[in-house]
Amino acid sequence: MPRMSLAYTIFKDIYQAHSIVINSTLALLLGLILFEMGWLTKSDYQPKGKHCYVTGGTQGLGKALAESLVRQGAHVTVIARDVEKGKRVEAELKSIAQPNQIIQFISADLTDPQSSLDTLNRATERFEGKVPDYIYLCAGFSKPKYMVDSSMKEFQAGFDGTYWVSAYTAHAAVKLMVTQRVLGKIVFVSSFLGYTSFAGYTNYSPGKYALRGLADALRSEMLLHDIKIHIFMPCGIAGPGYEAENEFKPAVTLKIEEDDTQISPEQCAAALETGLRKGYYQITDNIVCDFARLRSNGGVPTNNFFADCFYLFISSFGLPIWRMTADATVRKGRKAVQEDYEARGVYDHSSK
Ligand SMILES: NC(=O)C1=CN([C@@H]2O[C@H](COP(=O)(O)OP(=O)(O)OC[C@H]3O[C@@H](n4cnc5c(N)ncnc54)[C@H](OP(=O)(O)O)[C@@H]3O)[C@@H](O)[C@H]2O)C=CC1
Ligand SMILES: CCCCCCCCCCCCCCCC(=O)[C@@H](N)CO
Repeated sequence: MPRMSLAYTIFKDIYQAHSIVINSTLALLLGLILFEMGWLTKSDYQPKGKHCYVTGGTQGLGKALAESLVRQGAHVTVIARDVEKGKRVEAELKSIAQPNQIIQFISADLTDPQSSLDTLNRATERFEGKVPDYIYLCAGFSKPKYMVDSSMKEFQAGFDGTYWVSAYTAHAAVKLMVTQRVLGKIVFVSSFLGYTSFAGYTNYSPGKYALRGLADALRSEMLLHDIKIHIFMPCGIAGPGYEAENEFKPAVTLKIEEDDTQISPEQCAAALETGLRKGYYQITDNIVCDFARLRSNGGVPTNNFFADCFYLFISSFGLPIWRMTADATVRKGRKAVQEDYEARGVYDHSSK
């Protein structure tokens, strides 16, 4: 008997004896693959006709997102401090909206708890008091600086501008959503620097990490009410915010970031909405952020089980290697920083 047909006979015997087990395993595997590819799950992300509340919606990521939401037929409320810029953006958004869409700008400093609460309540006025369906917390602050060069006030402003700027609004929104029984969504915006960090970000990363802690706890808690929590962890966004922070950015910080390719606010907003459509909890906008996500995520829901297992394997080598190079970059920066501190009289020579 030729070899092939011997193998075939053996396989046939095994298959016939265990067909139920083999068939159901194959069916399960196929189902799992289809599920992972999103073919069996219907997306519940649908901005059309929804009231979307976008903090930091007057520039960068927030503005690009607000534009996309208006184009999809959503009612959009945009929050930021600068009134002039806000009015300008409101007019721009109205110009691309249909007459039936409500577009409004509210000026507020969201690092203040009362102001965060009042602003959310004000936004509901044209919606018969109903809380916005989707809350996007894009407002943020970044002014990279070495800790030694920061005043206590600046240090605190960093945390306020990254954590409280979103946390107060989340608190107010969750209370309204639960009491009004609105099955809404809250989307936090952290950063690659909310997974890992390096020199220059002592006033930024703590707040961005804290947002992840808040989102992790809240995601779990909101399962009670069918309210969906998401967190976006983008890499560099080439907008006005990034340009402004680069003016102050320490040379070492800039050098480490050379490995990152910034994307436009529009591309970044598109990546966020793609993640929301897929129902991902932690949304990233490139593979480097995925590597960081898988090394730091505390077992929260994964995005694509098979791909995630593979990326975790790769990043188990990749991320520690990157960290060694980043540390080497910092060490190389020692001399210049120490000379600068000497020149600026930072060192207290009297203390020997
Ligand atoms: N740019 C980047 O490379 C990256 C940014 N991120 C994060 O993504 C988000 C968007 O970034 P980006 O597009 O650069 O944003 P920008 O810095 O360009 O814009 C920030 C927006 O938030 C508003 N804002 C800031 N502080 C407050 C406040 N206290 N109260 C109310 N509104 C406020 C600003 O308006 P106004 O000043 O008028 O208040 C502006 O509309 C931020 O959370 C940022 O930390 C994450 C990764 C990379
Ligand atoms: C195998 C692993 C390779 C890893 C390569 C990593 C490259 C460094 C990426 C640094 C990106 C920082 C982006 C966030 C910026 C940000 O949040 C601030 N600009 C905020 O304003």
